[in-house]
Amino acid sequence: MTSVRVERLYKIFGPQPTEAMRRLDRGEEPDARNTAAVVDASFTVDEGETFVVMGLSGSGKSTLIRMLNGLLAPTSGQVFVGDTEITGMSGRELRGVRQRTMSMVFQHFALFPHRSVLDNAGYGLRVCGIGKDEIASRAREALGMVGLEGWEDRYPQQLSGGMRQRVGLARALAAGTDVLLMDEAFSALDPLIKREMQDQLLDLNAQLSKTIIFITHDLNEAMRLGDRIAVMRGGRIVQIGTAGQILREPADDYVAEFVRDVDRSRVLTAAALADPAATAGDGTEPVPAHTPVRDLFALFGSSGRPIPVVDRGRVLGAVTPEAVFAALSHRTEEAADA
Ligand SMILES: Nc1ncnc2c1ncn2[C@@H]1O[C@H](COP(=O)(O)OP(=O)(O)OP(=O)(O)O)[C@@H](O)[C@H]1O
Repeated sequence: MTSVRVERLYKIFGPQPTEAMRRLDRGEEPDARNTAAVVDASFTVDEGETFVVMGLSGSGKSTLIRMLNGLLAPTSGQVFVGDTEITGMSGRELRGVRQRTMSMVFQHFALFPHRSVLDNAGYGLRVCGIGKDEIASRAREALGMVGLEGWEDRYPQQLSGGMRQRVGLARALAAGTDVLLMDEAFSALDPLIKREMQDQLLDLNAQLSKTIIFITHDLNEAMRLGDRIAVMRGGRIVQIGTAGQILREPADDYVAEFVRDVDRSRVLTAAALADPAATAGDGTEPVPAHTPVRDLFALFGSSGRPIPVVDRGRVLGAVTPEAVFAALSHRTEEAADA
């Protein structure tokens, strides 16, 4: 398993990046010819964690993710994949890291129209010196994981948008890399399909435990998927936290405004409210970590017994009706204060 660590990462586009960085360090804005796309980003994504980078258009998300796999060189700062620093690596070395360790899933699928679904899913393996049969078998297995068994011989134009994105995901899974970078991967999909894909990603990752860095401008998506979320604004990361932390303690007015209209019962998960010290009622069925809080209401029933929460076979704790009530009433109190 592989973690990803970023230290004091900057990317300035323009003719005078060094001068622009000096200005930023002095607390000034760069002059108009230079764009500070990413400013002083530092974080660690743990092994097996889903880390979502969320922000409005132009906040620097794509620039950040492209520096993580070396598609863009930072102006300053370091990126570590596992124990290996990738900043400063040659193009050849970087391609090696991408083949072995990091796969990317794009918004617009990036499928080859004249290749079959099977060929598309196995495409990333062609450059790895693996035999044809093994490529086909790994691609088949990955297509099975995303629910596309039986579609191997079709072509991309015969598939719906959601299915195409499943092929994109299967390609990344077939590559067998520990890290998945997903850039607005579900943003082009209809809301219902998008939700299905989110569910599938959550289910898959409960089994596979990949390290996922997921870019989105959709706060609801960020909160559903992310173990932690980094909120970006104007190139800077203004807050990193769990969905619960960001909802309860937004770092500033900008984040507070952003989260104001979120439907907490949908985005808060059982894991976010699980108390390790709470004991579950005897015989109460556990729920998976990513169960939305609103699905717990019916499960409490009339007994109101705490519900245990499990993640990959491990009990995280239990959710009490009081914890749910407190989390959901927060917004109501705010509304009453306003
Ligand atoms: N190659 C480039 N040259 C100059 N400026 C760039 C370049 N790429 C990005 N920028 C600028 O950097 C800033 C951050 O862009 P970026 O694409 O990373 O944001 P984003 O949050 O991913 O936005 P979106 O969701 O619209 O893709 C923007 O002001 C953008 O105009």
